[in-house]
Amino acid sequence: MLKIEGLVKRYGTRSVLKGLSLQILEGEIYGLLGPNGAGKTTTINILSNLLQADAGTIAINGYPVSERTKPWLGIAPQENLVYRSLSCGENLDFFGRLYGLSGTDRRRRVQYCLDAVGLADRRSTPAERLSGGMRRRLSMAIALMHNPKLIVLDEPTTGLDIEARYELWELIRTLQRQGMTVLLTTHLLDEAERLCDRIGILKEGAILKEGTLTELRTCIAAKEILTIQTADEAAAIARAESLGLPHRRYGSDLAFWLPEQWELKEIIDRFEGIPLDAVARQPVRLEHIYIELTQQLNA
Ligand SMILES: Nc1ncnc2c1ncn2[C@@H]1O[C@H](COP(=O)(O)OP(=O)(O)OP(=O)(O)O)[C@@H](O)[C@H]1O
Repeated sequence: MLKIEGLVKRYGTRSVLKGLSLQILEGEIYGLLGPNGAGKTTTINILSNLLQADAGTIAINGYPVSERTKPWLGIAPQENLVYRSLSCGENLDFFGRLYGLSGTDRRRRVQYCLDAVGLADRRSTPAERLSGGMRRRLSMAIALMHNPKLIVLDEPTTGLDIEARYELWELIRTLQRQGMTVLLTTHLLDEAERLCDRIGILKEGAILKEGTLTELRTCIAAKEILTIQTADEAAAIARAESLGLPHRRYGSDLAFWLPEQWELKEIIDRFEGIPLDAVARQPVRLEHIYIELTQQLNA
């Protein structure tokens, strides 16, 4: 559906994208992850023709980004593109005109898009009176107005509370069920983990790693992560080293990589003599993979 190859972008002498390549398959939700300044928005701006790349190619359905591919792409940018004083219906109608939809098509699409994002009862409400979550949904409705095949969502849930976030995730899944391909950027690792079929981790302008969560898990030689609270961390680390368990810090948590699933009793036996206040096992999460990959590069 979307193929980006060798994308390079410089601002002055500074290279922001350094040969970015990725591929998004039809019908999937693809999450582009990366720290602040990694180049996510720059990539989206090139995709939407707002910026010119210095090198590389982007193709949608095999065609280079151009007027021909414009109808296939809908973009909900980070800064909502809504006109605050216009109602939801008027905003959609306005963007429908920009896309050259006829009066009949516009009326049909306005109703369809309001229904799709759950804003049918807000048709006449000015955008400035919507909650943050509703405004994001209106922004998505705008991106859907011309019935694209691929929708790009730049940080769709940033700044939203958890309820609004759940609603948006459900909306994105519904769009996928209806056949939409989705590219989203996010800083939220749990969002990517729950929502995305495949994930690309961007760092300093290139993809470090790409794949399903299961594929990405193979980057870490651990079956589970063991977190331990103890008054004697040095002793726990020394014991883990003697057992061949790598240790990591996730925030202030002390954690060890388990090569296989250990029962609680096995853990307690192996750490015998060390005062354990709390022990928790958890599956390898995107957070662990992301930290490992991005820190390896810093090393
Ligand atoms: N117009 C510009 N002129 C110069 N530098 C820019 C311009 N736009 C972006 N940059 C720089 O390019 C880098 C990549 O920016 P970009 O917005 O693409 O990153 P991002 O991954 O989307 O970050 P964030 O997660 O914070 O949105 C940043 O260091 C940014 O400061």
